[in-house]
Amino acid sequence: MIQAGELSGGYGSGLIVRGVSFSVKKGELFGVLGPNGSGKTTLMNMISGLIALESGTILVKGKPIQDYSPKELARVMAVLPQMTSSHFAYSVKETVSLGRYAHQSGFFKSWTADDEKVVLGALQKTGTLAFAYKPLSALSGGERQRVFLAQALAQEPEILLLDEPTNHLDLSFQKDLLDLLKKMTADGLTVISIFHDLNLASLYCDRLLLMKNGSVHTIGAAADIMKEEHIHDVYNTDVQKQPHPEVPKPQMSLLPAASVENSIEITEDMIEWHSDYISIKSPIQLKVLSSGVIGAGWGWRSAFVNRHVDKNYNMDHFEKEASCYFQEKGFDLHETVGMMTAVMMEDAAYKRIVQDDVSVFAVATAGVGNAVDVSRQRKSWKEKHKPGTINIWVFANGKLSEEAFVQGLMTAAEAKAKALADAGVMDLESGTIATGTSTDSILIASTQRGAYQQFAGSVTPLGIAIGRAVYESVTESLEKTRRRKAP
Ligand SMILES: Nc1ncnc2c1ncn2[C@@H]1O[C@H](COP(=O)(O)OP(=O)(O)OP(=O)(O)O)[C@@H](O)[C@H]1O
Repeated sequence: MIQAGELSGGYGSGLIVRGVSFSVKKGELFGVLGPNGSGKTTLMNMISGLIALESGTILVKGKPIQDYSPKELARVMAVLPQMTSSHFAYSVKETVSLGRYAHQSGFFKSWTADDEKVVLGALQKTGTLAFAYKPLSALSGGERQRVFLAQALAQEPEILLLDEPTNHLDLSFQKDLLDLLKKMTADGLTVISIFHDLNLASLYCDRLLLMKNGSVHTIGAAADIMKEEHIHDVYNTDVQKQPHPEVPKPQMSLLPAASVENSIEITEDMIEWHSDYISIKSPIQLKVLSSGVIGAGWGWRSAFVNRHVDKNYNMDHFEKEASCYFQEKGFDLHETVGMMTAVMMEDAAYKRIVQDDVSVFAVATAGVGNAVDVSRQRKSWKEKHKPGTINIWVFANGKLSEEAFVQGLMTAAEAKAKALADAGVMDLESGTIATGTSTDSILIASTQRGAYQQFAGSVTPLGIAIGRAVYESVTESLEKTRRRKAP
């Protein structure tokens, strides 16, 4: 639909855009990104024919842009207008109607039924129909932005050029506008749009052009552009990449300048003992990966609760019941990881291990009534089990990579399995040594302060500390339960 070859140009004698080449296919949503002053608007002005090219070519539907008359080009390409004081005199509908100019012919231009239909459709699509007869001066910035989009749509273009279309729009209208553009590109509209918001661009655009100093830095799909090194190189800012929680599009988080922070350790002094639960309240929020009944997955949490429940606890609506319980005890569910066990709280055991530049504090409750050898085939997971659960908390004082979190889970699981093997815990169904129970839960929580720990495999300092702290706390909890139950 558009092919740009070696575009160079600018204002007066200075070159702003240098040697930019790209092509945009029909129906693509193509995003242009880059820091302030990198030449995005200048490039768009060249594509729309507003600025003459110093050198290079722009083909619009295969024809050089300079071979189009202004009216011909306006029937193919629309540009989102910028607000000027002259707009204040018009009503919303009049403003949108200006978009029909390129479709009217003859000396005495007449307003047709088709013009009316297209204008009303554009007002409808952009949610501006409700204030069609209001003067533009009486609208908010976001409402005006939508009116200008309606004007561009009334032009019925094949190509739409947008300069930061979500500017001034609130969260819900940003989404509505981009959803609308996405739908229109699916119907064949081609959109080239400047974005400042990397995450929105990544979510919605088919391909992105990242500009630096008037030139192309990278062109490609979001996954090719949204790399920490590219963004750092172009914006000179540290960012961290994460997956979007629901769609496979990368997202970037800004990293605020680090402040000097004292290192903090979670220790046994912080455990609060109650007959029906134990808890730890951290003075800072910890980065956590957990499988708790409450607070599962990744999060920043400051409260950790392990609750004793009766061995006949009805598991049908356990999430709701557990939420009520933790709230009644004064825990904020957004800040809390909650686990449950039939083990008596007095059987909880803990161990602190310091290894090189990292320390780990593990807390475990180990009930093994439904111990399972994970390598054996089971008749049915629904079969009746005696209650039992091994709940493991691992607190690390260090700055852990996500890799270290995941390896830490693995190392902790190995340590748990070894503790069960050494204690001779059996899977009663298979008659073999058990590796865990069917309802075990775990969390790794890190202060994200102190020494950086990239790995937590079994021979790294963090892995050694996790392995030993988990092994010893599980072993001791098993022993405590065994002693208490011994006749
Ligand atoms: N009308 C103009 N006359 C002269 N120089 C200009 C003009 N408009 C922009 N420039 C210069 O061209 C360079 C690129 O500006 P441009 O507006 O294309 O950048 P941009 O990437 O769109 O920036 P922003 O993100 O801030 O909107 C800047 O250094 C700017 O000062």
